[in-house]
Amino acid sequence: MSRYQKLHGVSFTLHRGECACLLGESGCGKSLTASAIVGALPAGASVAGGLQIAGQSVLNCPVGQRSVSTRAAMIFQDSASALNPLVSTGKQLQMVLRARQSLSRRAAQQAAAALLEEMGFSDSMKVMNSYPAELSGGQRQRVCIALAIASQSPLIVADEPTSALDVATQQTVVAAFQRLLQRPDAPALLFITHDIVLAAQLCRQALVMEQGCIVENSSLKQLLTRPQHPASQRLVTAARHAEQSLTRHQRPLQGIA
Ligand SMILES: Nc1ncnc2c1ncn2[C@@H]1O[C@H](COP(=O)(O)OP(=O)(O)OP(=O)(O)O)[C@@H](O)[C@H]1O
Repeated sequence: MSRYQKLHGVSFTLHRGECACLLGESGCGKSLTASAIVGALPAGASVAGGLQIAGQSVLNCPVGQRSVSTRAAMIFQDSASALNPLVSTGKQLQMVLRARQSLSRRAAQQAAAALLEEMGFSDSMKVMNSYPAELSGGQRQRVCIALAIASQSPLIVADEPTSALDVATQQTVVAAFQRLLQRPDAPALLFITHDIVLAAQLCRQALVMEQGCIVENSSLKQLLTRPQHPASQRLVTAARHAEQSLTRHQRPLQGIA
């Protein structure tokens, strides 16, 4: 990474059970923010200021050196490379569950199946016996959410987790995130996306970035109705245009009875 400052003025608080979306144009610094939070910054990069997870300072602490209670789980756009291709999804889930809780093999298997059912799989045993390549992108992403729950991390950072999926499949993944947020032990969720419509289904809080800086931190409702910053206004206007185009096509096309 160059020695120039890529992020500045990035400040927000997120509590367990809450979801904030991080929006902004391409290259504004969303993924870099995610990397700083989870402790996976590019070599040579560092963060100044304060970064607390579960009340403990983890500033510039790489993920491997963090205590389990301050580790943030990351969910990526590319679910295929996030999972071990050589291990069945059931085994991957059981390994994480047993690393966090002292569970017998049988109890871990039951807990893994229960988590998969919670994520919307009707045939959890079939999914447990499958390898990642045997699942669709949407199914893999729901397995990743189950893994994040199993890790008991207080914070999940999801970086464009739905952008590689078709619109219908996106909804199954959003439903899985909704169920995650309803859990009594729900973590905080930072949802990075370009899609305000999806964000509106999940998040109450909206953070808008521009050129490495959070320029608006408001409720999503306020963002949609009264965006304050020009960057926010551009995002909302673009989303409204897309919405209007869709509505226009609901009418019969001219000249066609
Ligand atoms: N490893 C790196 N080394 C140097 N610069 C980097 C590195 N990673 C990101 N950057 C730079 O930091 C800035 C923010 O990039 P980032 O990937 O965080 O943007 P983004 O908002 O996530 O974009 P997108 O929505 O397209 O994914 C960009 O100028 C990018 O070139």
